[in-house]
Parts: sequence; C-alpha cells; structure tokens
Amino acid sequence: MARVDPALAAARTAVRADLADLPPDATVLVACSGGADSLALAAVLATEARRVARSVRSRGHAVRAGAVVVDHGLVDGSARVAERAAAQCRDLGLDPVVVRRVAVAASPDGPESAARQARYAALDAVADDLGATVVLLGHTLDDQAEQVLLGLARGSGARSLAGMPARRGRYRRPFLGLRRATTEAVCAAVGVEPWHDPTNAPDGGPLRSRVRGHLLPALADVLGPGAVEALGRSAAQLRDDADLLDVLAADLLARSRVVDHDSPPPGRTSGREVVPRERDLATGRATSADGGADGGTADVVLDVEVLAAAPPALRRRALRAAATGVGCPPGTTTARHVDALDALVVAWRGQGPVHLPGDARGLRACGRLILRPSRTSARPRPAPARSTPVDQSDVSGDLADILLTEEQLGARLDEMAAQIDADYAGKDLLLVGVLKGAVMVMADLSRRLHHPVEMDWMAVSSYGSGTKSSGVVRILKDLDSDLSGRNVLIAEDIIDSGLTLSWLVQNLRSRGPASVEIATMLRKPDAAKADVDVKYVGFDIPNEFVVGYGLDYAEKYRNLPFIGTLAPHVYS
Ligand SMILES: O=P(O)(O)OC[C@H]1O[C@H](OP(=O)(O)OP(=O)(O)O)[C@H](O)[C@@H]1O
Ligand SMILES: Nc1nc2[nH]cnc2c(=O)[nH]1
Repeated sequence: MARVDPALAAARTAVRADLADLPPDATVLVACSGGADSLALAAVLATEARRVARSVRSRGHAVRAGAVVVDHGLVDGSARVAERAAAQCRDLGLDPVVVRRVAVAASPDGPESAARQARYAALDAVADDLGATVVLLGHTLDDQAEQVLLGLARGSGARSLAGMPARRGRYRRPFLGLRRATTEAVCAAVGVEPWHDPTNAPDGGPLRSRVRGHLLPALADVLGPGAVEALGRSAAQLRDDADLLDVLAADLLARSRVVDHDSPPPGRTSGREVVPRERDLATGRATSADGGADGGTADVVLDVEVLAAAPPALRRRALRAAATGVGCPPGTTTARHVDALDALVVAWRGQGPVHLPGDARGLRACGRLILRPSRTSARPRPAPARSTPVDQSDVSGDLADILLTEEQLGARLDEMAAQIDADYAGKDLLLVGVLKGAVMVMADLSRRLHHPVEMDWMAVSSYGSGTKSSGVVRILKDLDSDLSGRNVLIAEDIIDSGLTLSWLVQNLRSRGPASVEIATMLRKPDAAKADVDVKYVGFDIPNEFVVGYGLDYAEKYRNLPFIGTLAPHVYS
C-alpha cells in the first residue's frame, strides 16, 4: 500500500478535525495567497472535499469547497500573482474560485493594518455572496510564534500574547498546530509550486519578516528546536487566562456602572472635582458641562469605589473595555491611556481629563469616573454636500461652487487644535509651514493652540502654475531651525498625490528630529500616488482642483476665506 506522506497526513488530520462539526451542505472557502501555507491548505481542503463526496457514508462535513484570492494591488504584478494562485486552486479542484481586488486606503495604523482590514472586508463580502459558513486561513505555528514575539517586544498583555485564535466567527485556522516546514512539504507532496512573496525577505522587509528570518532561527539555535512549539503553548495558556479575565472584567464593569448619574452619591462631593453633566431639560438628553451635545453615544459612568476595590488586572481590563465602549477604536487604547485612567481611580489628586483615542475623554467627578465619547469625531470629515451659491466676490465667475465655507474650516480647525494640544501636552513642538499654500492653515491653527509652539517655514513646489503635480519637488526656501531632537508638525493646506509630502517627510526625518507628523486641512484620497501617514486631516475631499484658503491657481485665489472648485473654463 502506498505510504501517505507524513506532512500530508498531518495536514489532512488537522483539516478533517476542523471541519468535523459542519453540516454536509456547508460551503467552505480557503483564503489563498498562493504562498506555501495557504496553497497547502487549498490542496488539503480539495482532497478532503473529494473524499467526503466519494464516501457513501458521507456524514458530518462540507463537500462544497472553494477559494478566495485577494489581490491587494500593492506591488507591481500583484494581479498576475493572484491569477496564478486562482488557477492553482482551480487545478486542485476547488470551485468556486473568486479573485477580489481591493483598494488599500492609507491608515494611521500603517500599511499592514490597512491591508489586513481590506483583506478581511473582501473575504467577508465573498463569504456572504457565496453563503460560506467557514473561511479557512493558512496560519501556522510559526506565524503564531512570530505573533507572540511581536507582542512581547511591544510589551503587551496576555490578550495580545495569546496570539491568533484557532477560530473566530466564520474564520478557522486548522494549521495553527503545524510548522511551516509541514506546509512546504505538503506543497511538494501534491506537486504545487508556491509563490514566494519578495516582501517577506528577511532583510529590510516588514518587522514580521525580520522576526521570521532572523529571530526565530536564533531562538531555535539558543533555546533548542522546541522554541516555536513552546511559544505556541504559552499563547494557548494565555488565551485561556485572558478569556477568564475578560469575563471577570465584564462583570466588574457591569457592577461598577452607575445608571443614573445626575446626582452625586451622598456625602461625596469635592471642590476640586469637575462639575458633572446636567440634563438638557428640553430633550432630556445629557449635555456636557461645557455646553456641548453628545456625539450620539452616551457617557459611561463608573463608581470609583467599586473599581478601586478590584484587583488591577480586572480594573485595567474593565477600563480598556469602557474606553472601547465610548468609541475608542479597538486596539488603539494603549497601556499609557489605561495607566492614566487607572490613576484617576486609584491615584486621584485632582488631575485633569485623560485624552483617549477617537477624541474620547476620561474624567473624574464626584466619586465617579466618566468616560465621555467624542462630541465631534476626530476622524477626517468627508467634505459636506455643497450648496452655497457663489456670490462672494468678483471671482465668482471663476468658481464652480464652494466646497467648504469659512465657518466649516474654522470649526474643524478648533477640533484639530484641541487634539494637537492633547497629543503634545508636555512636549516641545515646532510647527513647520509649507509655503505658500499653508499660510492660512498655519496662521489659523497656531492661534487656536494653547500649546507654546515655535514656527518655521519651508517653501517647496511641485505644481508650478498648473493643476497637476510635476512629481519633482524643489526646495525654494529651507528651514532656519535645526531639527535635532525636535517634535516637528508640518502644517499643510492639501495632500493631493502625496508626492510633495512623502518627499518632505523623508527629507525632514533625515535631519534627526524626535518626531515628524503632518496636519493638513485637505486630503484627496482618490488622488493618492504616494503613501503618506497623516496624523491630522481636516477634510477628505473629492479629486477636483480646489482653490482658496491658501490654495492658488497661477497665484490667484489664495486669499479667498473659503475653499471652492475652479470652473473648468478658467484652466482649460
Ligand atoms: O500631494 P501633492 O500632489 O504633492 O500636492 C500637495 C502640494 O501642492 C501644494 O503646493 P504647490 O506645489 O501648489 O505650491 P504652493 O503651496 O506654493 O501653492 C500644497 O501646498 C502641497 O505642498
Ligand atoms: N490650488 C491647488 N493646489 C493644489 N496642489 C495640490 N492639489 C491642489 C489643488 O487641488 N488645488
């Protein structure tokens, strides 16, 4: 009898066990990049589906097995790689096989995170379209070990060190107990040639690739060959611990929650504590002490005594969950935020509000910890619908319409300045204005900051007198300041193709600053040609040539107090 390859046998056993609970008519998809892990998974899924289909005693798991290939479009030739992977899946007998091209938007969390988000959105959409109950992912024990090491290097807690779960929702990872060498052996055994992603090269690639290429082999050298398995076991144990702690923390959060928080608890008032919110008598809705209205989500109000009596491991988890509950985007509440919230509970000395991601805040008042959602979103706004007729000046005939009024620009600058004040509290800050367009933003933004700042100017140009970037950036005037060790915030009017700013950020970073960030009034996501990480964006606008508020066409229109689009007859 022919001997089954041991790698193939192990892979089949893993997939069979993972699918055993599915009803016979379930549709299972494999997410396939064409790399060894997912290609091996595709091959084994196809074999398993055939085996079940052949079996007259077919019971228990899926026979409809397909594949999804996501083309992230991030590197040249990605469409070819995706089509090759899809063809391999079809040759293996999977059906249907769907290729989805996604647009990876710029994200403040970096390109890997943006690609991940786009990938899962595409996988979900295809799974919904095809009615698939399960999507299989090819992550292996080596991926898990890398995940744990990356978490350790970030100083993460148990939840993060627990790595990837074997199952979450419709996603399953049958190979999480197998080594990467096994998936490579499976590909060899079934005769499929995996694609080797050049961005995974151990040197110079993303951090994960360097961990894979250098750190894991070094660990195995020093600690012995079982290091990867040991990291996987730690992850599994920490997952159990984290699951239990999350349940207990949810209970603590529920117990500490104050439902009606209008009146302080008896005998607990302090002159130093912030005045609690009052109710808007007309609507019955709560309003902030400073008069603003909620952004649609309610405060989370917690009893400080209940929280303080709880063990730190539960209290810190409860605080993190409460922050997520008021709109802090998942994964953005850092240990530093939790420390500051925790200090409001256990180290109270009258300190001010804690600024949280998503423009939420935590503050203490009358024995309560109040987590307050953003009244105004910190995220860039899509430009509002335009309706204002143009009748403001003698250039009105040159303008098609007004995109953003003076009032809208001012209101958004208020929000951006508040966020910048919070983010740079206690730090030195050098504002760098990019001449000429950023003159208005620089002047109006800096005057709204409470933070002491220095200002410097640089003049660069890539547009000349046209409406398209030449792509060649020239320094017309350099900075006067030395940037060594400084926190630099570039103030800009617009990021269009991103060519100017990606060049400028690189140029300023080479001068040894502590940090370089960007605040821009406008950004055109549909025009992006270069990836630029932008921390503060006023408005995301459509891909049209705009003028006003510092922006010119052939040096005209800069002094308009609003932003409008130019009528095509002016430049055509
Ligand atoms: O994202 P990009 O496509 O590179 O475009 C953005 C650049 O274009 C504008 O400057 P411009 O070159 O028009 O000079 P100016 O500021 O003097 O008007 C703007 O101030 C940015 O610096
Ligand atoms: N005036 C103007 N300058 C730009 N520079 C880059 N994009 C634009 C734009 O839309 N308008």
